[in-house]
Amino acid sequence: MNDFEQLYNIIQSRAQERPEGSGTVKELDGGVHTIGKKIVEEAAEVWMACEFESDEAACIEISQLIYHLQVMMVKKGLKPEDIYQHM
Ligand SMILES: N=c1c2ncn([C@@H]3O[C@H](COP(=O)(O)OP(=O)(O)OP(=O)(O)O)[C@@H](O)[C@H]3O)c2ncn1[C@@H]1O[C@H](COP(=O)(O)O)[C@@H](O)[C@H]1O
Repeated sequence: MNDFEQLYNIIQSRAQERPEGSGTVKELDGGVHTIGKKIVEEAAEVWMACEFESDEAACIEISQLIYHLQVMMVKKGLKPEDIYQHM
C-alpha cells in the first residue's frame, strides 16, 4: 500500500531507472496525449463505479485515476508541492 507521495516517488524512479517491463515506462513513453487518454478513461470508470458499483470498486478506480494523474505529473515535471499550493 502506498500513499500519494510514495506512489509519486515510485513513478519518478521508474522514469529515471526505466526498468524492463514497467507499465509506467511504457505509459510515459506514450507521451502527454496517451497519458491524457488514460486519465479520461479512468475518470469515466470512476464515475461509473461510483454511480453503479460498490464502494470498493469505486476506490479501486479512484486509485487508478490518481496513478495516471501522477504519471502525467512526472511526464510534465510537476511535483506534489506544485499541486498542493493550489489545494
Ligand atoms: N498503482 C498503479 C496502477 N494503477 C493503475 N495502473 C495501470 O493502469 C491501468 C488501469 O487498469 P484498467 O484495468 O482500467 O486497465 P485496462 O484498460 O484494462 O488496461 P490497459 O489495457 O489500458 O493497460 C492498467 O494498465 C494498470 O496496470 C497502475 N500501474 C501501476 N501502479 C503502481 O505503479 C508502480 C509501478 O508500476 P510498474 O511501472 O508497472 O512497475 C507499482 O507500484 C504499481 O503498484
